Amino acid sequence: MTHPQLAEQLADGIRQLGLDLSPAVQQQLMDYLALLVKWNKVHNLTAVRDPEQMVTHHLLDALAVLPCLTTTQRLLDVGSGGGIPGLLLAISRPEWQVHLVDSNHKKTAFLQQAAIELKLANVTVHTSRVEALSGLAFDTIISRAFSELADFVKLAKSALAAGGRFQAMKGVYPFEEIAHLPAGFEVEHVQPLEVPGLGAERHLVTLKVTA
Ligand SMILES: C[S@@+](CC[C@H](N)C(=O)[O-])C[C@H]1O[C@@H](n2cnc3c(N)ncnc32)[C@H](O)[C@@H]1O
Repeated sequence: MTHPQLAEQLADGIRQLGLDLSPAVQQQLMDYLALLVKWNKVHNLTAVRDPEQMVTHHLLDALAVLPCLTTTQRLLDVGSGGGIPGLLLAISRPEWQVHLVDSNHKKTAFLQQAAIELKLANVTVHTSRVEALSGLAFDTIISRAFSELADFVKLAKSALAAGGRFQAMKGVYPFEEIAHLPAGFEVEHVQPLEVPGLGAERHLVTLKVTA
């Protein structure tokens, strides 16, 4: 696919998701895609190599959660890897403060460079294990492909502001993971998501702390 075809694929997907993203934001999303393709050749940020698949599996997959996010201010993406979903959410919502944490230096070098090249003033990158972050509080903590729900909430709990929510991006409805949640956490909602062109199940699990 050529660059204009990829841009059209992205724009189509954004329309199907019912999102209103300006041409400038859509251009930034395409610039992110170009950076991901370039860095992936050297740093193995994602097993997805085909740019057309990156649009569905990474860009649209991340954008699909936008209408369901509980945050209005401060969001943390745990195990952000190549910036999914955090960088894409930061591009789409410049008014939010988005923090990305990953323990892998190569991944955070990419995230830092992408934030600079895309001129994202609302992004902060942490090279750290999430459980070692201190002195920070977020109203939403999100993750994709990070861990089982139980580990996600246990490891990230200290970074959640009072009244905040965890949101975990999952494939099929995660019955077993929900059954294994530790005491003190509760599922508030499980939202099925339709990602244009993906042809696979997606769910966004929202959890809260009860004790
Ligand atoms: C499978 S990747 C997922 C990346 C991205 N969220 C995605 O969906 O493409 C998981 C990431 O979590 C990071 N990670 C693993 N344990 C971590 C921890 N305790 N704290 C922060 N990051 C961690 C890894 O370095 C890796 O980049």
